Amino acid sequence: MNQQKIPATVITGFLGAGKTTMIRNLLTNAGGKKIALIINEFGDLGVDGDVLKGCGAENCTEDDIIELTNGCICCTVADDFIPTMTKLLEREQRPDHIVIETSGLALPQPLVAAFNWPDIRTQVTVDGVITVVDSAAVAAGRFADDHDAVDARRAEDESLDHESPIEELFEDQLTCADLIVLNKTDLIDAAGLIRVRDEVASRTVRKPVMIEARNGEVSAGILLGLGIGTEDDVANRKSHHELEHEDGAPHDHDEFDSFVVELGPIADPAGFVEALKGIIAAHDVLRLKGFVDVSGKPMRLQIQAVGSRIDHYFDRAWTPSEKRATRLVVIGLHEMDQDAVRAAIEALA
Ligand SMILES: Nc1nc2c(ncn2[C@@H]2O[C@H](COP(=O)(O)OP(=O)(O)OP(=O)(O)O)[C@@H](O)[C@H]2O)c(=O)[nH]1
Repeated sequence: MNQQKIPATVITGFLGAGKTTMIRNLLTNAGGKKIALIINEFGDLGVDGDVLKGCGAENCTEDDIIELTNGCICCTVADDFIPTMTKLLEREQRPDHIVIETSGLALPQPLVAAFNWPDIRTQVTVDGVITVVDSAAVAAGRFADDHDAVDARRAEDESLDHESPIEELFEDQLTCADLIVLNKTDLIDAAGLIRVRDEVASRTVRKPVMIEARNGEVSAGILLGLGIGTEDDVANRKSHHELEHEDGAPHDHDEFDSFVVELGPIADPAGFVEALKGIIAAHDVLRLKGFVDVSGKPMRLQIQAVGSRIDHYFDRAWTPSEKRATRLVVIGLHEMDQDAVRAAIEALA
């Protein structure tokens, strides 16, 4: 019976870990398997969907890429995810495999639990949960270095029972993993990698397998062949929130915020990127990504910033039917000064 179910792989991992990059690579080496992709982002700008639709894989056409844009997938399971899955399963030509990319701030647990809903359970099984880790960010202490800030917040608000929200989310995503991909190993040395392995292992009780990757290059045979049936084991992977609120109180993402900045054309892209770097560092922006309209250039500039690292490249020509615009999504902790970040970016146009 299980063999007739369509396998679904959940790909999770903190903001900018390399989920979309890994999926892009996966689509090019999936060996003719017809894949349906469900993509969820935290911000209101569908960058990942745009990037993945642009890769033109025959086994996963634009119709097979479904974007869930009404908030984090873990919060919209009933309203968004289940109806999407139901529609997908009603299609005449059903996919061989479903791949779901969660937002970088999603808790995978409620999503996996949704595979136990009666309509879904009979037709689909979770092949496995893959958690992508930004090894360079772990090595830099991104998920462990703000204990002082947390202690200070606790001192102000005695009701706070949380670790830092970033650290907690990082652990929740690891807790749910069947496979951990230590990505971005090109950015650290061998000794750093050993420390990253130790740190990641120390944050998981179940000790799933860890593999290393650069640019998310992992063979489809590994990513799509775990065969776990994770929905049967969700009780062993409880998130911090579930452990703290056994009454089933809903979780939220109030600790994080995102907003979109729209600008006119940019004349000096190199100067723009340098200035963004300064703004990101000054305001501790967690993630910034989007597209830039560079004056006089037929190509679109893609910007991808993860903490202080920023990549930019011309990814494709603007099409005649689309409006050229500079649009960036910014994600940070709730306390980030949104007005100041917006004003600083707007001043660059
Ligand atoms: N140096 C390096 N950069 C990488 C690697 N993998 C991904 N990147 C870069 O990291 C940035 C973020 O990658 P994405 O694949 O968009 O990350 P993501 O996890 O999908 O991001 P969100 O969906 O926003 O959470 C991009 O600029 C990628 O090119 C890697 O192994 N090494």
